[in-house]
Order: sequence, then C-alpha cells, then structure tokens
Amino acid sequence: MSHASASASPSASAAVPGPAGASAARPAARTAAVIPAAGRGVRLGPGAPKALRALGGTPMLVHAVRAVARARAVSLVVVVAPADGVDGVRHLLDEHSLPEVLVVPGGETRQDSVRLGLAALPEDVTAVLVHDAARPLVPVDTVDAVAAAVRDGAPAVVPALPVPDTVKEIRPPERPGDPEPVVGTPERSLLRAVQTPQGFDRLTLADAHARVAREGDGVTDDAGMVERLGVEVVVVPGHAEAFKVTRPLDLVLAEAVLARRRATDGF
Ligand SMILES: Nc1ccn([C@@H]2O[C@H](COP(=O)(O)OP(=O)(O)OP(=O)(O)O)[C@@H](O)[C@H]2O)c(=O)n1
Ligand SMILES: C[C@](O)(CO)[C@H](O)COP(=O)(O)O
Repeated sequence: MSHASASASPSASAAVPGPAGASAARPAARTAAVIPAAGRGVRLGPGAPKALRALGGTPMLVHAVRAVARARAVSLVVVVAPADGVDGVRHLLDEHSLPEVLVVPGGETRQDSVRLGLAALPEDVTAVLVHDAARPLVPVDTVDAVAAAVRDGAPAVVPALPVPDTVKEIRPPERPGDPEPVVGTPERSLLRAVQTPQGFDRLTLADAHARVAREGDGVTDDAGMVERLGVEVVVVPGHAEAFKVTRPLDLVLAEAVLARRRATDGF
C-alpha cells in the first residue's frame, strides 16, 4: 500500500482492448481493504475489544492492517472500529505509523460493520478485500492470491483450506440440553473451511450487502451474501496461519506463530 493520503483520488484510466479488439477506456482497478474490527470478542473472554488485544505486545488490529497493507495491490485500508472507539483506534494507528488508514464507526453485527466500511470507500475503488481484524497473521501471499484472482476477473474469491475433521450435521434437540441428533455426514473432500481476506468486485459486494440488509437476514461471511445473488464464488488456497483468533487457545497459538516468525524472519 502506498503511504500517500488515504483520501479519494481521481480515477485512473487504462486503455484496454474491447470485445471486438477495439481499444476502450476502462477505470484501472483500485483495490481497497476493509477490516471489520468492531466486535467485542465475547468468545475470547473478558478484556478489551478483541481487535485491541495484544499479540506479541502489539494490538491484533495493527498486525492485521500491516498484513493487508503489505500486499502490492492494496492502495487503501479502511478499519471499521467499535462505534464508541473510533478516536481510540485513530490514535492507536497513528501511534503505529499508520496515519493513512481510514477509520469509520461499525455496527451491531459483522455484516453491519462491513456494510459501513464499504460505504466509506471512494468512488474509484473497484475491488475490495474484506479481512477480519481477528486474523492478524494472514501471510501476504494469501492476500496477494485473493487480490490477483479478483483482478483476473472473479467477482468473488475466498481463501480456504480442506477440513481435517469429519463434520456432522445435527438437528437442534427438541428440549435444550438433550443430546443433538445427527442427521448426516457431508462428504468431507468437498468441504472447505473459509478464511479472510475475501475478495470481491466492489459493486457485486455492495449489491449483496444491500440485499441481505433489506431481507434482514444474517450470513456469517461476505461470500455467503454474494452466493445468494447467484454469483459464483471461487476458492484459492488459504493458509494455516490465517486462522481466526476466536477462543483463548487461538491466542496461545497466535503468540507461538508470531514468536517463531520473529525468531526466523525477524518480524
Ligand atoms: N459488530 C461486529 C462484530 C464483529 N466484527 C468483526 O468481525 C471479525 C470477525 O468476527 P469474530 O471473530 O466473530 O469477532 P467478534 O464478533 O468480536 O467475536 P465474538 O463473536 O466472540 O464476540 C472481527 O474482526 C470483529 O472485530 C465487527 O467488525 N463488527
Ligand atoms: C468471515 C469468517 O471469518 C469466515 O470464516 C467467519 O465467517 C466470521 O464468523 P464469526 O461468526 O464472526 O466468527
């Protein structure tokens, strides 16, 4: 990401061959990253909001911003902060030499926060990567792979890994506390555990969010919203270190991964 100002810049244009081989002006792709960071981190346990919890002495959010900003394709980063914590997050990013990152207030759900982040993007942004602050250790190669697939024309891209466990589908028990009846075992070779950043053509993602907001329906990831539009989502390889810090044990693992990186790579 360039260290120029994050404010909107005039659209660049590139001459590209049209369908009949003629040359037509098309806006050059400008890729932004939206980082939802407005969650409380209830599953991680008591403490500061999850994105502000320390990992190797640095807030998780700062790791996540640096991880996506390292990608060459990303020219703008928007952080979606807790609505009552925008000034604090602004200050934190300034302290960590990230003044060019935009900070906007988030909403009640992840879906609301992503929608608010999208609304803050300048008009010339044509591609968007949505990345959880809670995935602070995503390798830059994964970010690059997602951005490249969008640049190559995929309207929606998810990084994902095969699922190591056998997965059961259950039916909610009739009485809370009763054992859960198993209703099926999906074919594991066809399952993928989905990570972030998820990459999108900007208009496709905005349409998907508008539709889900209208229908008042919750979906746990952005690609799931695009699927509802009937638009194809494709998978690129994810990475084991792009895991989400959700529960206390995840933080132990993240500290270990970071310590190993610092010992071997120097950061
Ligand atoms: N209202 C919300 C809820 C979540 N998120 C963000 O979405 C990402 C993935 O969500 P998750 O891991 O579920 O975070 P939390 O909602 O904070 O966790 P929990 O459900 O345990 O409270 C996180 O970076 C989180 O900050 C957000 O921006 N706004
Ligand atoms: C977007 C996501 O990280 C993809 O795995 C995930 O769906 C977020 O879910 P959560 O319910 O906010 O943990």
